[in-house]
Amino acid sequence: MTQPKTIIEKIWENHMVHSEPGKPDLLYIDLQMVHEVTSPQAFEGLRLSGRKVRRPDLTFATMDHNVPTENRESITDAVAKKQMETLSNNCKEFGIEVADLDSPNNGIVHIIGPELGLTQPGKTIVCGDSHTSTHGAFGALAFGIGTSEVEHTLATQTLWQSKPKTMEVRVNGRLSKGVTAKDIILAIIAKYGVDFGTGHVLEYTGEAISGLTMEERMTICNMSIEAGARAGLISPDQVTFDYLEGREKVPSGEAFERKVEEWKALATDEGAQYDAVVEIDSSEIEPMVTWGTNPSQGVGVGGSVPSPEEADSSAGRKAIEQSLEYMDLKPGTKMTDVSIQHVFIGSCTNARISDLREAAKVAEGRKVADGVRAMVVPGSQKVKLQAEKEGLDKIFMEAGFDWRQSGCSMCLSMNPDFVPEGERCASTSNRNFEGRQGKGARTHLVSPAMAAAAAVNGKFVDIREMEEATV
Ligand SMILES: CC(C)[C@@](O)(CC(=O)O)C(=O)O
Ligand code: SF4
Repeated sequence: MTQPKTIIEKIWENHMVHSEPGKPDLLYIDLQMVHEVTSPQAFEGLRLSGRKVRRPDLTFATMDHNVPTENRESITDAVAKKQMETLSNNCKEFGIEVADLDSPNNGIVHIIGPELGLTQPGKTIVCGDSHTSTHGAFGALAFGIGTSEVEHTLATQTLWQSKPKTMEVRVNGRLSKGVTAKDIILAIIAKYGVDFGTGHVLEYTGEAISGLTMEERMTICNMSIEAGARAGLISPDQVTFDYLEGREKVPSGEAFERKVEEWKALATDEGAQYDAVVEIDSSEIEPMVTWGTNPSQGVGVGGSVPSPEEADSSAGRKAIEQSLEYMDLKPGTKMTDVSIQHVFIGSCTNARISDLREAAKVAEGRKVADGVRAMVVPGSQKVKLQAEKEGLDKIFMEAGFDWRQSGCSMCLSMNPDFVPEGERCASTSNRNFEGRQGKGARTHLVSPAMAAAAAVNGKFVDIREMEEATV
């Protein structure tokens, strides 16, 4: 009887090209996703060493960080224009498929991989982007890499990696009304901190996780990096296979059935041991709002801004003081007394069709509050099209939201969408670092429902009291 194994061990072993005691292993990489920000130097490195891309068919590119979310036809920003032209030229020169601005497949890299079915269980997937962990929702081992590793993977389709430890993150029980996948991951990081996953690949398990849709699982895996983890994944199941069936890059018919049998064998074995285990009970999770400048500085919407005195170390006290100063918040302020001037519904964390439906349910028949600028940015052109088919764009526009083209947008200020200095934004993205959404911008990370509720109230509200809140 072979030793029971976790999915992480199974994928690692299936991809081991070379291994020597005391050295990193050489892993085979099944898919590299590429975007315009972290790829120019890698392609330049290939050119200088006279190398080709070893497997262009296992490489897929998109443009997302710099793209404007309106008037895409005329890009005014010279840097953005250059980044995108460079990616187009590199993809042409090296024979790589690219979803450029004219492509119906264009969108944020971690939205289109799953959407196209490029992301599949058991694959090793890399991208020059720390939110590559998103793809782990499908039971893939997906992680962010640096520019030199992007180049190494392009040239050899392999990567040297030191074997990570494994950690089970068990989410017990069932979610209560108004609590979403975004609240689960924000609550886990608030409870265990931004570095509890360091050196580990996380596997999310438990009744609450297996009850989630694929989009909700992607929201959770997306933020594994904000817990310090190398990657985060969920064992594939029927929900996974149903999502993938019929997608453009997924085999069909008998080949699909054979794949499903392969994928079923990947799930973590009964009795497999992890190096570490943490857990959270769903009943302790509330709709979350961050008050600080890292994703762990969050609290239930029924709570208040903490005092530095609540920290159990001087470093902790200092961290809270610094965050409160940047965020201009006073200890003891109720989260429902915090008003906002901007709302951003978007990013690779929460801009899939289910996220937009969740937000539209709250926005329908209501109006964006005076003094609030609210924006909805679909994660891909396909999501935008689907939302328009369902009339979600009309709901948002009638409520006074801006309805935009897809892109990373206000998640980070690398394009025309940013938050002015000193102003607050309820944001469905994954990072609330100082200056992330613009110089002096104050970011509060929330779920799409909470963001829409903040837009129509001009401040955070306890969405559990809204009849639209779903269980
Ligand atoms: C900065 C940008 C390229 C990035 O996508 C990079 C990353 O996630 O590694 C981000 O969201 O911080
Ligand atoms: S949406 Fe934000 S977090 Fe995601 S890849 Fe783009 S910039 Fe990075």
